[in-house]
Amino acid sequence: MSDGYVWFEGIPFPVVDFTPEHMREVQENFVFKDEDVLILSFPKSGTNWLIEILSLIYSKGDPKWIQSVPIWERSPWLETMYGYKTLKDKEGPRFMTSHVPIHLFPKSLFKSKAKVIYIIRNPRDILVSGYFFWITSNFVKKPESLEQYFEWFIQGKVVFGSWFDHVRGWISMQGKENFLILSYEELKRDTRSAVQKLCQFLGKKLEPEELNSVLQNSSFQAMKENKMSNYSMLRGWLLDQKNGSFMRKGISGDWKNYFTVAQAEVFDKIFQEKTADLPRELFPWEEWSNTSRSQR
Ligand SMILES: Nc1ncnc2c1ncn2[C@@H]1O[C@H](COP(=O)(O)O)[C@@H](OP(=O)(O)O)[C@H]1O
Ligand SMILES: CCc1ccc(OS(=O)(=O)O)cc1
Repeated sequence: MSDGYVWFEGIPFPVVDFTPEHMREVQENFVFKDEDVLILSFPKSGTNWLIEILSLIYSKGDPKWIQSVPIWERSPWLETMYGYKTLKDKEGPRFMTSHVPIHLFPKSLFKSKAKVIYIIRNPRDILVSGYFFWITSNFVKKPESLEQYFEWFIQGKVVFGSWFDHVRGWISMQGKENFLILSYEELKRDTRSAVQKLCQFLGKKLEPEELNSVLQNSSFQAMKENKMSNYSMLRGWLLDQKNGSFMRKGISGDWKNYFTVAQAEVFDKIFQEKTADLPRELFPWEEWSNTSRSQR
């Protein structure tokens, strides 16, 4: 009987559109091409915001594509059966998205020049965002309370496993020419500069009015109102009919409204222990925002 996850190599995956056999097939047989663009993240890091921005950069700010094609078709989720089928034989440059940890990822990526963007976010905000999303979705185990989800998260017993392991794994690619790390927080703080950085990485040049259109059409409000991007089409199937919204708040630091002082302290301790040997610039939110509730 399912315990609310599909398990593959000790990592929990969603129960819809995933099987261990399929995961193995993707890992062993998916072939990356040099012209591919891959978005990687731990779930709830701002993945879909980045997909929207990339869609707009490639259409030079023209919103036609984002307003007519669902976001999951523009950048399919590689590890799902649907995404894999869509991507496998697709001609030309492909966009794709994945949450898979590095050690389970298709090996062909590491021999290709595909452009890879890893979006990282304060895990405290990921935890809160995930809690509110999973309680209104029907494809992963639902937590009964934020307290319970907090425990699952720090133990790595959530979809795609431990945030700490995910980050540690993927940032080992840092320094490679085809690998960019972008934080949700820098995207939020100065979206224009972050989009310019993305354009440079992707080798794309936008005219000023095209850039303005990218910014306007990928704003939180624009995405919330775009039914091709706000996941409202999946209500009644993968998501509850009425409750919850994929486009929830779209802010940094919301965790402060939910963590108790004790939880904030526990999280700080674990964060420091588990990231002590990693470069601090990977975690800009730690400096920018009065990270710890207890220090405020
Ligand atoms: N245009 C945008 N601007 C800011 N945040 C956005 C955004 N689009 C999506 N998000 C936020 O990104 C999170 C979802 O991430 P993902 O796409 O990886 O699942 C949600 O966070 P919150 O739940 O904190 O609001 C969502 O609101
Ligand atoms: C309902 C399908 C869906 C939508 C958004 C998701 O977000 S994330 O990819 O996990 O960040 C996941 C599944």
